Amino acid sequence: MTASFAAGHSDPTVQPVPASVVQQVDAADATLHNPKRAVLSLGSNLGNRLETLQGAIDALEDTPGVRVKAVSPVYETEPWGVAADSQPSYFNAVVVLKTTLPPSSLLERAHAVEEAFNRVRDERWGPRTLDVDIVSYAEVVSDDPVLTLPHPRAHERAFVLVPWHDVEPEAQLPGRGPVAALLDTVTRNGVEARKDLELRLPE
Ligand SMILES: Nc1ncnc2c1ncn2[C@@H]1O[C@H](COP(=O)(O)OP(=O)(O)OP(=O)(O)O)[C@@H](O)[C@H]1O
Ligand SMILES: Nc1nc2c(c(=O)[nH]1)N=C(CO)CN2
Repeated sequence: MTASFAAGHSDPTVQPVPASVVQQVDAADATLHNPKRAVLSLGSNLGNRLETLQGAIDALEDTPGVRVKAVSPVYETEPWGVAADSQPSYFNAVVVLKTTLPPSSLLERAHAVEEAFNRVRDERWGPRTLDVDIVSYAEVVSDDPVLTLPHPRAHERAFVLVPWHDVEPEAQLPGRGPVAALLDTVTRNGVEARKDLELRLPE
């Protein structure tokens, strides 16, 4: 877009577009032409876990500006961060997206998808029908508590690293290094492949 309001423009109802607005519109256009790669972690330990994960993948694909490029195998995992046997086991998976949404809009959409599956937020790391975390967004590194990138605990979670490595063996976690190397620093105990189950890449 270019500002084309030369002096002497014949239509007095047309106002010049401020340069700052032109810049914002140009930036939005550039994003649209330059989709970013984002990695999301999906988890569920209440209700029909597989159906919920598939529903979340389909809802993400239905989002304007989001394309699901890869879906990992399903893992059944012991709840991380809470007392043993205090919660049902999780199903976890990782999806790789291409998106023209900025990180803040992707987080909003992730929350909307969680809510669509009746996610209730009461206790930290409490059981949930659906958890959608943004593991990484392009190379962005940010310590903003509203959206920390990469996810501040992704590097220590086998339930994220194992499925991510399955779909992107060469993946790097920005600021932390190769996922393959991070996998050597965590235990895979309690992270079991459910080879009998499958999540579909949306058509
Ligand atoms: N990378 C991120 N992905 C998702 N949420 C994030 C991220 N960084 C910060 N947040 C913030 O964390 C808040 C709490 O998120 P949520 O309830 O999903 O946490 P949790 O899943 O219980 O725990 P954890 O953050 O350890 O996965 C969200 O409201 C969100 O603003
Ligand atoms: N196994 C497992 N444990 C968790 C998970 C999860 O998705 N899987 N999510 C949590 C909060 O994000 C806390 N603990």
